[in-house]
Amino acid sequence: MSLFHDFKDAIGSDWTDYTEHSFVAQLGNGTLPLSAFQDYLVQDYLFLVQFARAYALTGYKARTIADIAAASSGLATIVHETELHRRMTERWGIPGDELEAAPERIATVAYTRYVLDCGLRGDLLDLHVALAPCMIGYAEIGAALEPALGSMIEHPYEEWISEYASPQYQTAAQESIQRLDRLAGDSITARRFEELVAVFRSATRMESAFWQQALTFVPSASP
Ligand SMILES: Cc1ncc(CO)c(N)n1
Repeated sequence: MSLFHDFKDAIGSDWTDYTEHSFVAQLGNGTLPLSAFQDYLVQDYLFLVQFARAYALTGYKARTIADIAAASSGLATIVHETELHRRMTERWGIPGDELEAAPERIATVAYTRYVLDCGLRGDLLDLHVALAPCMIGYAEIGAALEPALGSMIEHPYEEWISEYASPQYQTAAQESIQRLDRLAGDSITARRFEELVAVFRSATRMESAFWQQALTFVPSASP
């Protein structure tokens, strides 16, 4: 077992509320309204800008070259991910400057600044625990949704699902799982474990809130 699996067990249905959220189910079966997906993807771009800062912070919090190298590859994964967002929003006619200038909605601000604060006040392990639901959860979701691509001729969300199901993304997530164990060392106290579970649970619940934000989004009426 890994620390990641211990965290997952510890938070019970909070994990599946995130990975099997109705947004995810609709994304998988292709019924998600495009307007909800578009709202999500714009917010997710803004999310990734802040997440890139959080990965940069892992470099600052590192004490070894190995951890600095890991920060650098984590950052590269995020930057690569933003290319998907750029490509898709461009296709929808949203120019880059409009994307950058889009207002951050509440769940976006809450989640990203929470993660940054975990990193600022804690150590590298706290920060990686706050980041874990993100990369590892999306890899789990990508792998779970991938079979749906074979069952539909033209899946509307193929590009998104393929990105997170890709071997590169799956490998990055496996590395995150191993990194948590390496950073925790041979043993952590029960008290420290509970502290980390609290961070993992909060971040996971904010992932669910992020899906929910897009589902409850009501497009403003055109002027
Ligand atoms: C909200 C959110 N969580 C995780 C990921 C994966 O990087 C993402 N792009 N967006």
